[in-house]
Amino acid sequence: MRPSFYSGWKHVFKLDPDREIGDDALEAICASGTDAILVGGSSGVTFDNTVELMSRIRRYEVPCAFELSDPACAVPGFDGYFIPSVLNTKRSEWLIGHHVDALRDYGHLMPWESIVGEAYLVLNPDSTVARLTEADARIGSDAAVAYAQVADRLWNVPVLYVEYSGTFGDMELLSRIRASLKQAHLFYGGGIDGPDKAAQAARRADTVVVGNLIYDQLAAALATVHAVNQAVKEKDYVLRKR
Ligand SMILES: CC(C)=CCC/C(C)=C/CC/C(C)=C/CC/C(C)=C/CC/C(C)=C/CC/C(C)=C/CC/C(C)=C/COP(=O)(O)OP(=O)(O)O
Ligand SMILES: O=P(O)(O)OC[C@@H](O)CO
Ligand SMILES: [Mg+2]
Repeated sequence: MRPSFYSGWKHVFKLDPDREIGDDALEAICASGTDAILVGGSSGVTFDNTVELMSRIRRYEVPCAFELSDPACAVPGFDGYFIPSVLNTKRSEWLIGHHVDALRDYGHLMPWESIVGEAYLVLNPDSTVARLTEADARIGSDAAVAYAQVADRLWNVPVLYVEYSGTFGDMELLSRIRASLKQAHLFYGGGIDGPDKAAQAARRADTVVVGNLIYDQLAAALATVHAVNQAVKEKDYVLRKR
C-alpha cells in the first residue's frame, strides 16, 4: 500500500529552512487550521537548519512533512517525506539520476512507509528551482498536459506538483491538467498572494501550497486557509448536485 498521509490535505503552508521566521509568526501558521506544514526549499537547505525548523514546528499538533531534495538533509522525525523529481528538466539527474545515486547508497535506510514520490512540473522560468534544475519552463499548454499525463497515466505517480514558485500560474492550464489526470493527487504552488488566488487554485487542485506570502504578508497568508476551505466546500456542493 502506498502512503497516503497527504490525501486529505487541501491547504498547506511551505516553510523554507533557509528563511527566518519568528516564534509568533510560526505559532500563527501552525495554529491557523492549515492541514499541514511542508518543509522544503530548493537552495540553502541543510541538515541543521531542517532539524531546527522541524523541532520548532513539533511544538504544535499540525502534521509536518519534508520535501527531501538532498540526501545529506535526511532528518528523521517528520510525519512523511516527499521526494521530488522534475519532469521537464533538461538534465536527467533532477529527474532520476540523483535518486539512483541516493538509493544505491542509502536504499537500505529508507522508511518506505512514509515516503512518497512527487513529480514536479516547473512552469516559472525565473524561479530558483527552474534555474537549478534547468527546467524547460517555457513549454506550451499542450506539452504541459502531456507531461502531466506521462507522469499520471504512464508512471502512476502519486503526486503531481504544478510549480509556479514566485508567480501565479495559468489557471486555465491548471484546469486542463486537472481534467487530464486519472489518479495522481494534484498540488498547486506559486504566487498565491491572498484569499482570491488561493480560492482559484483550490477550485482546480487537490492541495494548495502557500509559501513566500508567509514571509511577505503574514495576515494575507493566514487568510488563505479559510479561502481554500470555502472554495473546496463550494466545489464539493456543485459536484454533489451534478
Ligand atoms: C529519514 C530518511 C528519509 C532517511 C532516508 C535516507 C536517505 C538519505 C534517503 C535519500 C533518498 C533520496 C532518493 C533523496 C533525493 C535525492 C535528490 C537529490 C533528489 C533531487 C530532488 C530535486 C529534483 C531537487 C530540485 C529542487 C526541488 C524540486 C525542490 C523541491 C522543493 C521546492 C521546489 C521548493 C521551492 O523552494 P524555493 O526555491 O525556496 O522557492 P522560492 O524561490 O519561490 O522561495
Ligand atoms: O512561494 P510561492 O510562490 O507561494 O510558491 C509555493 C511553492 O510552490 C514553492 O515551492
Ligand atoms: Mg522559498
